[in-house]
Amino acid sequence: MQPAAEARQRIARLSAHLNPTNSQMEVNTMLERVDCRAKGGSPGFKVAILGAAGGIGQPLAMLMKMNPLVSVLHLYDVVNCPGVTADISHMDTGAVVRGFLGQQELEAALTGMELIIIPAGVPRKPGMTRDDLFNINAGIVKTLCEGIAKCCPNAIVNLISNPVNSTVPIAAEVFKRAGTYDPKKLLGVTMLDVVRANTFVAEVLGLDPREVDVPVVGGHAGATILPLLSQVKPPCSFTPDETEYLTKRIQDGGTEVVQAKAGAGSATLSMAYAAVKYADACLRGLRGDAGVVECAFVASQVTELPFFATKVRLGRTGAEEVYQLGPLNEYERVGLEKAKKELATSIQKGISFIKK
Ligand SMILES: NC(=O)C1=CN([C@@H]2O[C@H](COP(=O)(O)OP(=O)(O)OC[C@H]3O[C@@H](n4cnc5c(N)ncnc54)[C@H](O)[C@@H]3O)[C@@H](O)[C@H]2O)C=CC1
Ligand SMILES: O=C([O-])CC(=O)C(=O)O
Repeated sequence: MQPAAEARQRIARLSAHLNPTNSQMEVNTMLERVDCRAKGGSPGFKVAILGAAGGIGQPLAMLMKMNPLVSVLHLYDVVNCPGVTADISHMDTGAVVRGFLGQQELEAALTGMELIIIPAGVPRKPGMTRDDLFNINAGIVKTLCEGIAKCCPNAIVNLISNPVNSTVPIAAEVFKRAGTYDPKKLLGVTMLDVVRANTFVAEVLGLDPREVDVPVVGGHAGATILPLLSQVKPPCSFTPDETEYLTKRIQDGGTEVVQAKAGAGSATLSMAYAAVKYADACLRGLRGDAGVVECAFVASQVTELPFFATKVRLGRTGAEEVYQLGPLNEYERVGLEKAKKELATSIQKGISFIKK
């Protein structure tokens, strides 16, 4: 018997042992993986990038094509997607790449996907805040999330488009309206704040950034970005000047890049790196790896706000555990109050955009 046919039979026999509430979905996913492998694709997950031809999207697509956990990679954009897809598809890695161009191909891009990464939308120019992007990006995120609710309601969503503090509440409202909202599956990507914090703290400590772990909580804009320098691993201490310098530099990291690019956009390469680091953690969680913990902006009961970024444990169903803040020092307690005030407004703005 052909290996694929045999694998199909084995999965059919296994289905009797699966959790009855999930069984059909799990069997279908397994069967799709077998078919993909039979066609020459690698075993792994199906991932779509929406906004794949952009500054973040292109290097993100390249890095996801290199990720051994990805079997199928769908690239969607409203412009330039065929070129990016042809280019990426020549890489001799396992993932099968397909391109989708324009709204009429959105449903095909999304159907069957298990992880959706969204870097679609306009970036900042010098002098702008992330909130200045709201008017354009809110509508883009709404449309894309309506497609997700319809075509792949069980997928994990990694939302990158700014302002994240408002786009995540927008996505939640769209999914609620569609009756598909699962708070564990909607993750605002704040990984770049952690990546920057690890880098800048390592510089001050004279360490390799790969050895440093800085929790960054709150949200993803200015004062809402709150690095918890009292909880850095390996344990260390900072002078008040160092704390002030590091906190400001981490909070203003995005603006530092926007100014250096002088009108040509915002962080793309470090963001693609951070997005892949985060997506890889999500896929390891989906695979069932234990102890996968990263920060993200999620539905939360850690504070009185409905969304907040903290460390979360990623598992087979998404953000399975949202961790508490842990002990804060006085500097961080003051920062937290400031962050919460700004966050409350941004979250409400996102919710009102859908409820209006
Ligand atoms: N969460 C984070 O840490 C970060 C978020 N960002 C945000 O990511 C977003 C993208 O940034 P860049 O890639 O630099 O911008 P970009 O302008 O280079 O690329 C955006 C892409 O989105 C596409 N797009 C626009 N409307 C779309 C739609 N309706 N459907 C699908 N694709 C659509 C565009 O055609 C373009 O290819 C911005 O909102 C930016 O502020 C950027 C850096 C860090
Ligand atoms: O600053 C921006 O506009 C892009 C962004 O979110 C970041 O680099 O953190």
